Amino acid sequence: MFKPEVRIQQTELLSDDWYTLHKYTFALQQADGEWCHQSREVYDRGNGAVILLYHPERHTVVLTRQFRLPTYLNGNPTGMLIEAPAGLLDDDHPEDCVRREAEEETGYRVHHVQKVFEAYMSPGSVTEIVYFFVAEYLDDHRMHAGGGVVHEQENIEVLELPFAEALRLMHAGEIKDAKTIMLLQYAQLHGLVQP
Ligand SMILES: Nc1nc2c(ncn2[C@@H]2O[C@H](COP(=O)(O)OP(=O)(O)O[C@H]3O[C@H](CO)[C@@H](O)[C@H](O)[C@@H]3O)[C@@H](O)[C@H]2O)c(=O)[nH]1
Ligand SMILES: [Mg+2]
Repeated sequence: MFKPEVRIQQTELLSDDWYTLHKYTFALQQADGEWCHQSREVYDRGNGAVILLYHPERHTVVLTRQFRLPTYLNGNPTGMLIEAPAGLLDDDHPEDCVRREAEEETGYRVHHVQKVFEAYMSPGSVTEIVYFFVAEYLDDHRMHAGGGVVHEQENIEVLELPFAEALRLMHAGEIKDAKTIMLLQYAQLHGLVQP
């Protein structure tokens, strides 16, 4: 398979207010040996991790609901989005991150977590890789009500739904978050939970 030669020629910082947005100017060698010059803006907010919590006997899943401004600005009238618990790694190992986020956001302390895949979620402009996990949850794994970190104004609602209802919401377009759809489809494909 062709492996292009890349030469980064210039890196310009456009914003570093929260995470970083850079503009890269670079040369890319084509398969015919010719060089083509391009520039691309790249947003780097680190990597993330997400987890689907499923109940092996009750056939339910635990999801979150929270306000997401970018969706409000692009076609989501309430801005509220249903998502599997997730967060940014903040230099943590993906598995440590996903345990922390699951507990902060839903109150469930998970025991065995299984990594299922990893994926670039928006490869044309965002560097982020998201690590995907699944884990069983049981009622006595619940430490508190969840809701996220108060000083970060997370204000997260916790939803425990029958798996069949989560699939229905996905097909109806009411679950519209890519990482969540990927995990629900993984669970269905591998028979983790009965719909
Ligand atoms: N002040 C400020 N806070 C921000 C900004 N951007 C994010 N935050 C805050 O930073 C915290 C990040 O929370 P996490 O739980 O670590 O991340 P997440 O936003 O849930 O990210 C997850 O979902 C994303 C969207 O699907 C994924 O991109 C990401 O990888 C991860 O899975 C949240 O409190 C969020 O409001 C910003 O520009 N300014
Ligand atoms: Mg989060």
